[in-house]
Amino acid sequence: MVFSPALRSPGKSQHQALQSLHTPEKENFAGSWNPADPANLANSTNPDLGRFQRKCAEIRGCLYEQSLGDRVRAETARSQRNLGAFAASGGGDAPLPSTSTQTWSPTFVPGERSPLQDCAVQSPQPLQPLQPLPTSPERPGPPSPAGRSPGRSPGRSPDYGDYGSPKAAAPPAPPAVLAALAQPAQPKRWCLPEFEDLRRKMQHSISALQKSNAQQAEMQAALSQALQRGESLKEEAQEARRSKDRHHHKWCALDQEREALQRAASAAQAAERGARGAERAALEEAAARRPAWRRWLASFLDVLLRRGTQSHLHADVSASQSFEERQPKLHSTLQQLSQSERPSLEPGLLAEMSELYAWLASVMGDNRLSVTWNDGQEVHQQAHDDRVAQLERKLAQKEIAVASLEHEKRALRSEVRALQNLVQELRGSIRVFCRIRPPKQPLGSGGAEAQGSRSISLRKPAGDKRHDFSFDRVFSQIASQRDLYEEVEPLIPGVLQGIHVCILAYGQTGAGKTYTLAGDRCSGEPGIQDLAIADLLKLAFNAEGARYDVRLSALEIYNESIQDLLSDPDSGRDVGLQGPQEASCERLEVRQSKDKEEGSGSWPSPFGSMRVPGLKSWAVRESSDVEQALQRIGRQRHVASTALNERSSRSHCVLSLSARSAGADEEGRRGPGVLHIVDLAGSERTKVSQAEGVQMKEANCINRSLSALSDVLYALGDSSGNGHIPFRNSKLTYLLQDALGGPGCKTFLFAQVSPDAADANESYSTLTFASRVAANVQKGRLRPMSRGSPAARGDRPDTSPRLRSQDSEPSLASPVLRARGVAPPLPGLGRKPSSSSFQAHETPRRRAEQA
Ligand SMILES: Nc1ncnc2c1ncn2[C@@H]1O[C@H](COP(=O)(O)OP(=O)(O)OP(=O)(O)O)[C@@H](O)[C@H]1O
Repeated sequence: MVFSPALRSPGKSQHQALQSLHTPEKENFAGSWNPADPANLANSTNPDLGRFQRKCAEIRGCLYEQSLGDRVRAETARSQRNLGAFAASGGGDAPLPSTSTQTWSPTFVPGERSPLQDCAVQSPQPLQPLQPLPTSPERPGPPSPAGRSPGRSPGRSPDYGDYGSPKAAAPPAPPAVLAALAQPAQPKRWCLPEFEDLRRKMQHSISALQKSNAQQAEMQAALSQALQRGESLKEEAQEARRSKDRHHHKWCALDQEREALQRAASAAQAAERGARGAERAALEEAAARRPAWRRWLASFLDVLLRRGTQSHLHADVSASQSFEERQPKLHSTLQQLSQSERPSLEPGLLAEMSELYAWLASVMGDNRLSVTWNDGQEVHQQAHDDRVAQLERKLAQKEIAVASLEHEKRALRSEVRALQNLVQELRGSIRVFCRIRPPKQPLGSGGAEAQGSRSISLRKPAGDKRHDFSFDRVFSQIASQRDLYEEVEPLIPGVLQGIHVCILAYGQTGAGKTYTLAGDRCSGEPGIQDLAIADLLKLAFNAEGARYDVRLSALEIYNESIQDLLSDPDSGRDVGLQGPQEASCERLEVRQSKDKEEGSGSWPSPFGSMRVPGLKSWAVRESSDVEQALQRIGRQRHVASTALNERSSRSHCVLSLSARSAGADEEGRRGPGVLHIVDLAGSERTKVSQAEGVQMKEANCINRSLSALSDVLYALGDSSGNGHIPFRNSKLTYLLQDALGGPGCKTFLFAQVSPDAADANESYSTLTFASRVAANVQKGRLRPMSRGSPAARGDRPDTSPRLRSQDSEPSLASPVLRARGVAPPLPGLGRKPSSSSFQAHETPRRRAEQA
């Protein structure tokens, strides 16, 4: 029988190996699991552990048999020694049987017949009987069928020494066992195949056990964490329970307190009800004892008492003052009560008031009733003060509201102005209207006729075809002056903001130009000029905030010479400065403005970049000032009677009203806004007007200058911007070039026509001219700077105050334009005329002609 050296050494190493094998398991299940206990084996839920248990049982059996083998070998050696001694003593020569051929049965138990006994039978001498194995802790006996050795306590395996004891000291770690089991070399030669197989199984079991140990360690760790968590949860639950108990106690206390309060409130209500009931009963009793009106007085006194106790000022009437002194106040109190309290005061009771007073005085005088009165005077004073304070508060609120509304109104007004300017700007720089004057003779076939508000048709006599013209607006013969002014009115406030507005009346002689602009003084019909000036003055001098200086100047261009219409006709002797003139009429020149010529403090020229040295201007503030100026203008203007017009204007009249803010200093001032009102002389055919001599010359000058005006307006309306603008072709266009073509200027052209068929040819030429201007004007934006303009031609840079101010400041509508995505007016759009100037022609004196 051959054993593995490791396992063959019966003592310490195998025992330690066993201990190390079982120690982790023992440690993991300390106190709760005994591997030797079949019940534990059966109850174990770990299949690896079960397998391990079974293997361990097998190993235990093997080790037991190994120990038996050791003992057998010892017995064999002793028998051999006995046989040797026997042979040496001559007992025989028979050879000893080889022990290597013997087989070892693991099921060998004491008491059975052993192979050694068989060997002993073959030997000549009987073998020594086999000694029974001592039972000791180091050398365990064979396992009993129940797995326990006799004499040991249940649950403790006799085969494993300390294995079954959970309190045994920890044996060496499993690697020692593995090292001991892994000694390979020699076993192959003499190890039993079953043992080898057993060893492999044992190694497999050990590794499974290690794996299981690791899993169980993890489970143990998780279990310990779960236990800790459970502990903490348990503590939290206990804390919550304690908190709940505390809240419950608090709630119970509050509930008790609430119940107590409810009881107190109900008791107070009951007491109040009782008191009220007693009071009502007393009143009812008192009322039952008195007549009806006295019943009412009782309730009145009740109310009075209640009110008196609520006031902070009291006076005991019965003690300190006589009741008669209080009668008027009592009366007023009764009146108030009759309006507010129920039952209402009956008229009959009021009539019996004196009787009431007397009764009340007697009651109070007998000290049967003591009433506490408010001090009426102080109460009234206080009420009065309260009322005054309340009214003052209301007044302050109203004033604030009014101020804010006024501020809003100003903002809205400025916005409206900006929008009006925007509308005007979008409508175009030049707006052309047509007005038909009333017929001089009954209308026949032919002539001009309004077709709606924007069209006019003209049919020449003798079956000529109908000509249609369109304008911004057409005013029929029944249109009033106000209707015309409505078109101009929105731009009048813009004059105070610095824009230039030019109103032109164009048409044949006698078509109503002067009537449209100046009105009819005989009939008291105001013209556009009167209405515009009146509005401008109102805005300039009645408006809150800024104050303005307004000046009026007027000139006429008669036969291409400029004359001041506001000069004093009698004292006009300041001739030396102005050059040649006729009598009081000064002959003036048009020059280009220069900075050095415009000294500080001088009034800027109303013509922007152009100026007329010596032209007088009147400061106007009221309509009477204007009236005086207009009368002088009317007296001095060239007028003559022609075949077509009894009072025909023989010159172009330019009336200019300039307005500038008075508050700003010289640096802060911008150029004045100007309103030009230009009454053009009427175009006429000399053949029709039968002009001769001077009138012929006048008519030629008029027609030439009107033709020049037409050329300028056509050129300004040229959309290509390539045309030359012939401002210099006439004094009128040269003087008004800024008003006609300057940036931001607004021009209104009223084309006056006669409805008469006899004037159809003149009307046709007027309408053709006006419609051409209207058609050529670029609507919706400012005119671009044409190449023909002085600025585009690269003439001397314009330094006029107006153009400078407009270059440096955006136009009035610019913010609004920007807000609406419209490009603001281009800066530097002003015309820059050359430095040349016209010399006014010498003309015969008008006054002599008038005379
Ligand atoms: N719309 C009108 N309503 C009433 N009367 C008018 C109207 N238009 C013109 N008249 C009258 O016609 C006459 C001629 O008018 P007005 O002098 O204004 O013409 P004009 O165009 O200025 O002529 P000229 O160019 O010769 O000065 C005047 O008596 C005037 O009262």
